[in-house]
Amino acid sequence: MAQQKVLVIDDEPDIRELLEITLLRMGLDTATAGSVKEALLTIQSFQPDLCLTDMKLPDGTGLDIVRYIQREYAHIPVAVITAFGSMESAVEALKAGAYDFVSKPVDLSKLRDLVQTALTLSGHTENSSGTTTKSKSDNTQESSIIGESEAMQRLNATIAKLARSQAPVFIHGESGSGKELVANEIHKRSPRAGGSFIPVNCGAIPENLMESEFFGHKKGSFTGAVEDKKGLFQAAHKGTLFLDEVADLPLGMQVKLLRAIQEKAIKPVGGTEEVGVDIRILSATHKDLEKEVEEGSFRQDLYYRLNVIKLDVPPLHERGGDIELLANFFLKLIAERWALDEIHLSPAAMNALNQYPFPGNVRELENILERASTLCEDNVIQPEDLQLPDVSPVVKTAEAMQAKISAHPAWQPEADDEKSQILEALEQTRWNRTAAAKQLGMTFRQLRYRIKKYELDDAG
Ligand SMILES: Nc1ncnc2c1ncn2[C@@H]1O[C@H](COP(=O)(O)OP(=O)(O)OP(=O)(O)O)[C@@H](O)[C@H]1O
Repeated sequence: MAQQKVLVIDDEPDIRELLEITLLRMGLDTATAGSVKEALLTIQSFQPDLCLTDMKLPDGTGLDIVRYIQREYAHIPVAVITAFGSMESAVEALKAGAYDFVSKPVDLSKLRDLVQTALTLSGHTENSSGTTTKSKSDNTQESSIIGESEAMQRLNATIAKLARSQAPVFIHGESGSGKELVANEIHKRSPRAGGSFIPVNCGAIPENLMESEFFGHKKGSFTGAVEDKKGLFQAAHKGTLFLDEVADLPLGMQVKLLRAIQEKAIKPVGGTEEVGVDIRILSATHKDLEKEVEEGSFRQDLYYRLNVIKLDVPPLHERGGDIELLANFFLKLIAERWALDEIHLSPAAMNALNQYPFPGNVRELENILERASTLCEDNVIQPEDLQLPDVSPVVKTAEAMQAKISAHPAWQPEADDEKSQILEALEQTRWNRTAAAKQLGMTFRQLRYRIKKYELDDAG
């Protein structure tokens, strides 16, 4: 396999030399340029696999290079080197399509991480022994996101593009619309696919444990810290950290998170040393984060940092024919899960689903079908098996609709029923609460609350 090529663009000869030496030691071929003009010519002749550019150049900026590459050579990742503390220009470069950034003074180990990850975009990296390894990411793989509507085709195309960048993505969409699935898909298609995807429900971690959960702790740093423990940031090293329900982060934690993101380093509770972490951050909430910023419950600087690229996941009722595709997909899954014969929807039931607005989105569709599968006869679901709440056109907002649906008897089992359903789900999943919550169609937090409420803790 040919040596991979990196073009270094900087007008300071010392920095050019330092970067060149670092890259040569990694077994890479390099070329350098000292201006925008020289860079554009060298890109054509050298055909690099990666560009590293300073932001300030004598005849323009690094952004000119990013934009040129986006236009002419979109397959080449370009990373920018920004002045110390200049987050604005880093964010601007990411928005323009830069792959990632490093700030000055350049931390060489962070730079090596960046280069390694970026080069996997070209499908292979050269390791220290000179052999090549195939990238674990695969941008041509089938998407696990079901949907052929225009809105979903657009979403899938955007995901493929975003997977190639390191930019933080803020995913916005109604509850149950598939935000976590989208985040996971970005990870799976990215050069980080070989690392872990770590989803975190920010609303479910008790405030006093949050710092230790995120950053880990040292033995003896507080009562109960009987040994060193790594946090979620370290678990996501070389992978992706997905901050779900990010609006639920307390303000104190927001400051610490911002710092960790900017420094690409964390300090475990009770520790003295900073530990570098190489992670990509994706975040999501169904809340209006801009409103939270206006109201002062979410820090503007963190919002700005997380929301470099915003991705909207459309609500299910805007996805045309996808309801049928999804329904058939879930019915197959349900039959497999419960070892049942194939289950079908009668035309009238399909019609009823197509008319229904799905305020709880895809998760609600899955729940409705699970329930209907237990109620139906001869493996054919009829409209009455769906038990669709009567949602009048007057109830327009998702929240009002959700309130109405929550009041529907099918969504409000008697306490005893609920308790036994929960117990059953817990037993079926061998007390895996995450899986049980999923099966029950509730959040982990809701399940934990109910386990407490019904004093089921001791039953497992
Ligand atoms: N397009 C889709 N194709 C297949 N499955 C989907 C799709 N969208 C959502 N799902 C499934 O629906 C369920 C809910 O999706 P997910 O948890 O990603 O939603 P969410 O928007 O993150 O929800 P919340 O706001 O409650 O965190 C999951 O089981 C997910 O796998």
